[in-house]
Amino acid sequence: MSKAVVVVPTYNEIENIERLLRTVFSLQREFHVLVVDDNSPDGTATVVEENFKTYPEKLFLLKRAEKTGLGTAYIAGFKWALQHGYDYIFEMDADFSHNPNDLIRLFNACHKEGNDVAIGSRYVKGVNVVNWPMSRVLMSWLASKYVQFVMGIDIYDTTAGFICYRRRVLEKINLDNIRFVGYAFQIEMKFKAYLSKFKIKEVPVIFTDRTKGESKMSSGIISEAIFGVIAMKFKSVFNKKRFNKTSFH
Ligand SMILES: Nc1nc2c(ncn2[C@@H]2O[C@H](COP(=O)(O)OP(=O)(O)O[C@H]3O[C@H](CO)[C@@H](O)[C@H](O)[C@@H]3O)[C@@H](O)[C@H]2O)c(=O)[nH]1
Repeated sequence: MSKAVVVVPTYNEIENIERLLRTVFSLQREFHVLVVDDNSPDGTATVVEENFKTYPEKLFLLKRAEKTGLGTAYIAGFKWALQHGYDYIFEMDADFSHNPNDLIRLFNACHKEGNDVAIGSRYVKGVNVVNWPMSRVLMSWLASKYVQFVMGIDIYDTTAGFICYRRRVLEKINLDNIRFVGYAFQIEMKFKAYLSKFKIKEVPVIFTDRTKGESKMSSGIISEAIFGVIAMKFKSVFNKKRFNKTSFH
């Protein structure tokens, strides 16, 4: 049976993590979980460790010394997953904004339907966000439109953080070259998968804002995304021109 692991980055998720583990491990299909914790002051990592005995050989923890952003946590998790031979590698938030039951739909979109990347998409059919303030819904939706427009890519939810990757996608993308850490990380991963011509499918999901704990979103993360998108587009156009020139002469 192919091996699948859900990478869950955590920073101060003590109120969510135990219930999340229980939910994922009660699904019909077996998923392993790798929690990547950045030394959460609330003791999230300790709770994970206390659960090792309950979920032997399917619960893992990467402890990092400090909070260096969601993107870097995912990169560390992806490298771990590749080293440990996983065929399918997921991104999922710890706070239930992503419904763990949808893991199976994302998995099927890759495993059964043959896609390389399945994105749990809030915007593929209207706007499927519950409990976010209108300002955040608008910001997120506009951000997706902005990215589609600037990058010229055919993906509705470019900042989505609920994803299934086939192993070969993460092998192909040079993980050491990912430069963004916040929402721009999500955009950069999708852009690189898109440029590499992987088969990408958006699976409609409902994103429900967390009821416990706090979002780590900041103005720095937003401006990284706004300017990062332009930088990524510029770099890709420049690289394409350089490539065309060298292949001509
Ligand atoms: N290890 C680690 N985890 C982090 C860090 N920052 C955030 N996390 C974890 O990453 C997950 C998402 O963080 P939130 O702060 O709850 O994200 P959000 O603002 O709700 O953003 C969500 O939606 C965005 C698009 O609208 C997505 O781009 C983003 O990835 C996420 O899914 C949570 O499990 C949180 O604990 C960090 O620096 N380090």
